[in-house]
Amino acid sequence: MSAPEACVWLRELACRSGAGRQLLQGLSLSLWPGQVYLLYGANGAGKSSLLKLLAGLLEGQAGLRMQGEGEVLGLPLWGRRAAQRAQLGYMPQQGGLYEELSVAENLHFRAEVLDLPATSALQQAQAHGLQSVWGQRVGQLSGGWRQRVAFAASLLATPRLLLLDEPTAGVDLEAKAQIWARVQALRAAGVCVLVSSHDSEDALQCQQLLALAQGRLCFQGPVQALVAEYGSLGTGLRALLRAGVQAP
Ligand SMILES: Nc1ncnc2c1ncn2[C@@H]1O[C@H](COP(=O)(O)OP(=O)(O)OP(=O)(O)O)[C@@H](O)[C@H]1O
Repeated sequence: MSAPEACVWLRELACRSGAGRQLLQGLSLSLWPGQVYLLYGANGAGKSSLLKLLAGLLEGQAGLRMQGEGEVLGLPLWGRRAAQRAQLGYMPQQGGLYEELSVAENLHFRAEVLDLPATSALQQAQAHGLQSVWGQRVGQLSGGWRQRVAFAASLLATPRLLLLDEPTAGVDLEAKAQIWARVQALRAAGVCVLVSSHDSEDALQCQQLLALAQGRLCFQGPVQALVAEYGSLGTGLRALLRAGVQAP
């Protein structure tokens, strides 16, 4: 049996804005199948930027300069976006939905872009309990329902790599439990999941932790290692935030 390959590897990755601000710096990491990684860090630490980079969306943004190398699902980091649409699920922080379109139209449009049969949109909506908002305009939905729709949309194509930017922010406890149940089922099926969150309850759902401070990795390892080092998860997570504030 051959050894499993990393879903993602990055070496000395850096991203700088035209004004000289380092969004990401010196990032070297590997992400493996069948693992859920919490991406943690203070506001502005670079979490969304890293998720966008892995989704192939930072490249080509005006004014940003990239350095370093890596692979995502076996393809070189740069120039791979269209080739990976069906294998890579991405839920942006703002949901990435068209506000003026209905839930049905959003999911149908996404299915079309992914070359999926038209029936997959309704199936996905049913699997995520979205029937009651199916015909509603996304712009009229509550924040939590938007999150639910965006989460369902990120899973339309059964990805091998799932990138979730604060998927549980603003959702009620029931929806949060459903999101985590779905993520755990995907993990058991071998999907690699990278999920950003500020919530220590979410951290308990993850095996691995990647913490960013001012664009740099300041902790990389099992969540349980942080617990062991600081005595409790909450204390450990707060210590990581303080490390971020003190970083040069
Ligand atoms: N396209 C861009 N050009 C210049 N600076 C940017 C760009 N995108 C993000 N930034 C800056 O990069 C830094 C990191 O932002 P990012 O959104 O990645 O942080 P975050 O960790 O996701 O924060 P939060 O927890 O508040 O969502 C911020 O200071 C932000 O203003």
